[in-house]
Amino acid sequence: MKTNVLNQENTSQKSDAKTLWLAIRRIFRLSKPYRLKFYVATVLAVASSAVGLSVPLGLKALLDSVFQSADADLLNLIALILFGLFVGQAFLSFGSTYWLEWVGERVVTDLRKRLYEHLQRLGFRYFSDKRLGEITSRLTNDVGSVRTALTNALPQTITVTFSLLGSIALMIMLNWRLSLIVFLTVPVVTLLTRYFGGKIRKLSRDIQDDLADSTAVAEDALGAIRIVKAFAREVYEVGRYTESVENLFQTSRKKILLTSLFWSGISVMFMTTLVIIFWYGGLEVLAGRLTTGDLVAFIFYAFSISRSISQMSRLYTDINSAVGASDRIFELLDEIPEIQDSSDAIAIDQIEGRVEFRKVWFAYEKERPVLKDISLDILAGETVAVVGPSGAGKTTLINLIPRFFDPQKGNILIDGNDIRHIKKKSLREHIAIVPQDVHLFGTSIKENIRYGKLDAADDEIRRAAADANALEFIEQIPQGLDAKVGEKGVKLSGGQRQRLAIARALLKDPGILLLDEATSSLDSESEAQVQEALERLMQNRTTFIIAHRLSTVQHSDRIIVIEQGEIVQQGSHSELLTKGGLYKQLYEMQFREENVAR
Ligand SMILES: Nc1ncnc2c1ncn2[C@@H]1O[C@H](COP(=O)(O)OP(=O)(O)OP(=O)(O)O)[C@@H](O)[C@H]1O
Repeated sequence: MKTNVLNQENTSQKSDAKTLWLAIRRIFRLSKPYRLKFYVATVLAVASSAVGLSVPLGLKALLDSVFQSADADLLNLIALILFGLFVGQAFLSFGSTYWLEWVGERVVTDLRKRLYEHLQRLGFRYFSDKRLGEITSRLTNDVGSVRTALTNALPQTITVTFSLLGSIALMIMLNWRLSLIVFLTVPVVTLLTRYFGGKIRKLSRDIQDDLADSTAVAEDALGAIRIVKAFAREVYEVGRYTESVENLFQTSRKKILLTSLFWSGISVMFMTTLVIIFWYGGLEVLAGRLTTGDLVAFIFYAFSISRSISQMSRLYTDINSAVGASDRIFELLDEIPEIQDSSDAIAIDQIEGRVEFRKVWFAYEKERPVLKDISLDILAGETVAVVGPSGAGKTTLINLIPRFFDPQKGNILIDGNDIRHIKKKSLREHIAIVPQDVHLFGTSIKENIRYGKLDAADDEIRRAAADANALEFIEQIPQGLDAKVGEKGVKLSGGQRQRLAIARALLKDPGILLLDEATSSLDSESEAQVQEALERLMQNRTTFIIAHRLSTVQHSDRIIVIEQGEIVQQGSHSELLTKGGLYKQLYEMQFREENVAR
C-alpha cells in the first residue's frame, strides 16, 4: 500500500517535471522569430556575469599587492582595471537588459495578437461555455506571466547557472577544503526547492483562475449595469465582487506565505554557511594556508554562490508561476475551432437564396436533440416565418444557416451547395442578421452602419440609413452620423438601435436575411417605423423571421410551426388557420390576449 503511494508520488513528480519542461519549451518557442536578439542579449548577460566573476580575483590581487608585495604602482593599475571592469559590466548589462525586455514585449504583443485571432476563429459553443471576463483575463493577466518567464526567468537561469558554476570552480581553485562547507548545503536546497516549487506552481494557477473569476464577475455586472441599477443591486454586486477578490487575496496570501518561508529558509542557511566560512577561513589564514586576498576573494565567491542559489530558487518559483499561467494560454491556443473550412470549400460570389434543410438533426448536448429530422425547401426570395412555443428550437434552426453550429446529421444547402463546402467567410458575406438585442460598437453611428460593408462610401451609408428610417433621428443628433455611440449604445432607444441594425444589413445587401424577434421589444410607434424599414430590407431576398407576435408574420409567404424541435405544420396564414392545430391555438390565444390588453 505504502509503496503504491510512493510510486504514485514518484510518477506524478516525473510527469510534473515533464509538463514543466514542455511548458518552458513552448514559452521559449514563442521567441523564435527574435532568436538572434535573444541570443545576443543572453551572450551579453553571460559576459556581464563573467566580468562579475573576475571582480573578486581583482580584489584579491589588489589586497595582495598591498599586504604581500606592498607595491603602490601595481595597486594603482589594479584599481584602474577594476574600474574598467565595472564600466564594461554596466555596458554589457545595459545591452542585455534592453534586448531581453525588447524580446519580452515583442513576444507578449505577438501572443496577444495570436490569442485574439484564435479567439475570433473559435465557434459559438466556446463562447457560450465561458464567461467573457475569464477570456479577457487570459489576454491580459496570463500573457503578462509568460513575459516574466521569458524576459526574466529563462535568461537569468542561464546567467545564474554560469556564475554559479564559475564561482564554484574558482572557489575550489582557491581552497577546496573551505569549498566543501558550501557544498554541504546543496542537497538541502535542492529538496526544499522541489517541494516548494510544485506547491507554488499549483497556487499560481489558482491565482490566475481567481483573477479570471473576479474579472468575470465585474464584467458581468458592469455589462448589465442597467439591470443592476433597475433592481438596486449595487450593494449586492459589490458583495459579489468583494467575495471574489477576497478569494484571490487568500490564494495570493498562501503563495506569499510559501514563497517567503522558502526564501527565508534558504537565506538563513546561507548566512550560517557564511559565518562558518568566516570562522574556518580565519583559521586557515592564521595557519598560513590562505592569504588575506584569498579569503576575501573566497568570501566574495561564497556570497556569489549563495546569491546564485537563492536566485535560482526564486527563478524556479517564478518559472513555476509563469508555467501555471501559461497553461491557461496554451489551453486556449490548443482549442480547435469547431467550425472550419473543409479543404475543398469554395467561395461564392453571388447567391440566389434557395435554402434547403435535408433531414437535419442537431443537439447542443449529446442525446438531447433540439432539432429533429428537419426538412425544408425554401425558394429564393421567399419570406418564411418560424413560429412555435418558447424553447422549440427556432433560433437554433436559423443559427444553422450561417454555420454558427453544424448539424450532427443531415445537410443544409444554399443554391444546391452544401454549406459545409462553402468557405465560412464567403457564406456569411451573403447572410445578414437583425437580432432582437442589437449590439452597437463604441464607435460612431457611421462606423456602426459601415460594419455591414467596410468599404462603403459615405453616401451609401447615408442612403442605407435613410432606407432604414434612421436618417431622421440621426440628423437630430448634433454630430449626426459622426456621433459616438455610448458603450452598447446606451444613448439610443431600442427602436433606434434596431433601425441602425437594419441600415447595417441593408448596406451588406445579403441574399439571405435572418430576423430574430426584430420587433418584439418595441412599442407600436417604433414598431411601425422598424416594420416599414424591415419590409424594404426584405425585398428580393430570402428571409427567415422568428416572431412571437403572430400578427407580424401573417403576410409571410410561408409559416413554419415548430414544436419540440420538429416541424409540426407549415403553410400560409390562412391555410394554417383553416387546418387548425398548434398555429391556430397560438394565434387565437394571442388574439384574445391582445383584445384583453386593449
Ligand atoms: N448554447 C446552448 N447550449 C445548450 N442548450 C441550448 C443552447 N442554446 C439553446 N439551448 C436549448 O435549446 C433549446 C432550443 O433553444 P432555442 O433558443 O432554439 O429556442 P427558441 O424556440 O428560439 O426559444 P425562444 O422563443 O424562447 O427564443 C432550448 O431548450 C434551449 O434551452
